[in-house]
Amino acid sequence: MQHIYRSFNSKSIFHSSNLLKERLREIIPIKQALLRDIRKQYGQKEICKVTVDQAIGGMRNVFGLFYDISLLDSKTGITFRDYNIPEIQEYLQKAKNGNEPLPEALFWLLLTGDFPSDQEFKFVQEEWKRRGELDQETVKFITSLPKQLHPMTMLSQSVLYLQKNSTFQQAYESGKATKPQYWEYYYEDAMDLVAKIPRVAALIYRHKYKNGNLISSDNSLDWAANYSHMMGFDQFNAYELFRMYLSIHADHEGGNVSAHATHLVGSALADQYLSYSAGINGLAGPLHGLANQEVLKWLIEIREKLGDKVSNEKIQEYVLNTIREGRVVPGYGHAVLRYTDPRYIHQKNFAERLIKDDPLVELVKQCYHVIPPVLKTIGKIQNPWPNVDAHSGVLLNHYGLKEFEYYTVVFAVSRALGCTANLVWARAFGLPIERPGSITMRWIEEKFGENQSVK
Ligand SMILES: CC(=O)SCCNC(=O)CCNC(=O)[C@H](O)C(C)(C)COP(=O)(O)OP(=O)(O)OC[C@H]1O[C@@H](n2cnc3c(N)ncnc32)[C@H](O)[C@@H]1OP(=O)(O)O
Ligand SMILES: O=C([O-])CC(=O)C(=O)O
Repeated sequence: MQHIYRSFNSKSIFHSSNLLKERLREIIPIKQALLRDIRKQYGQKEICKVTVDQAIGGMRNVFGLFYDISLLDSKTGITFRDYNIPEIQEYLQKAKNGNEPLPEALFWLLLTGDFPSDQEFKFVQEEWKRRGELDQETVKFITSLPKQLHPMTMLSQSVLYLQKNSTFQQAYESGKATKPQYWEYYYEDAMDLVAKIPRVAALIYRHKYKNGNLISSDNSLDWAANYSHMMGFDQFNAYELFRMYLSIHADHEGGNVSAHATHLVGSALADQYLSYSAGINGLAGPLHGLANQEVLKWLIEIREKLGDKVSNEKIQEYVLNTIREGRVVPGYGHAVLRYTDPRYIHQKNFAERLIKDDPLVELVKQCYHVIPPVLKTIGKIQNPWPNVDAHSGVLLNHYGLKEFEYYTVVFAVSRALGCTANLVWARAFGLPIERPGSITMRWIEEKFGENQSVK
């Protein structure tokens, strides 16, 4: 049975102009039937019990979401359609002389469960180039945004502005869209949104930090390298960083705040733009994606306060002080993971391979040895190990992206891949509006107290 989940490798050669949509047309009825079977066979099985503590405590370990494109294991980390990060690095297409997976290939994998052939990979790449340009009104909208806004606020607003292009919204409003076709509109919107998002993000960067000195796209480059180019970073290794970063941050199963927010909003049949914008807003929280800007800020603060050759003891003291001040140590801990995040390890390997003598990279390495033992002494912290955000900022900083307020935008560009791919499947599966129940203190007391009146 395993092969059904991992791969649909019986490829036919399509001469259609839309290889990916054709592939989905092939797979969707098979997966729909599989889901029907699963519901028939296992629909009444219990997954887990929910305690009062879990309902109040952010639903940790409550398995109440169905999300088919990626899965998180607390020990081994993320798998995209059952493939872990070393596997996607090995099997997905890479740039010439490059080592990192290309996001175009990852998107195909997320949507179909297959590794793309070179022809399929090329199809996605060409489609994104074809769909990637922004119209003049959109450019004007973005370059007129007040510069004092946080770049994540600018990104969310820009995505909402792009909603004018939603094929789903237009078809639904005009009464043309029928339920079996919903996924096709979501697919079209996903392809448009993902194609355009690096241009939107690069415009925000150049508008906010570079006096509106915009750089046009270079369509000879792949999607990630072109984003790096439009930001103004044109070294090959900066391209490799963007390829790697945009692949490994793409998805983290369904329960994280950005994926869940997108999925939830989409369940009301809000289109891809409205839904992903909600995901961006969640990602902008400091306990989620904003932690990558917070990490760099915190590391720079350490160097400013303690100098550049800081001892392990001083770092330990700094960590304890951060906690005493009621702050979190950014980049450490996780709601699900209980070991070092494999995305951290992947970035660490990248740095060891390509970066020499960068004091901030060295400090991250030193923190990896020093911080977990200190966090273990706090007692209440479930996971003392670093997460993805502990490493990403110093890499972006190394290749010239110094404006750490912007870092979460790069994360959001990557997360567009997972959030939009999932919504295509949510519509293909015909998933209903999400509406869990909620309870009050009085409800709990009445149900479990001596006078049990709630049944
Ligand atoms: C891409 C990502 O989103 S990865 C996560 C990025 N976020 C960060 O790096 C911020 C720092 N880390 C944290 O705040 C947390 O570890 C989270 C939000 C990631 C996970 O939160 P939880 O699942 O609630 O963690 P956990 O169950 O271990 O929390 C127990 C207690 O330890 C605290 N704690 C957890 N991690 C840390 C940390 N890094 N520094 C200080 N305190 C921490 C929590 O705040 C909580 O305290 P409280 O009981 O007084 O409220
Ligand atoms: O899984 C989570 O809760 C947070 C996270 O690491 C991510 O979304 O990438």
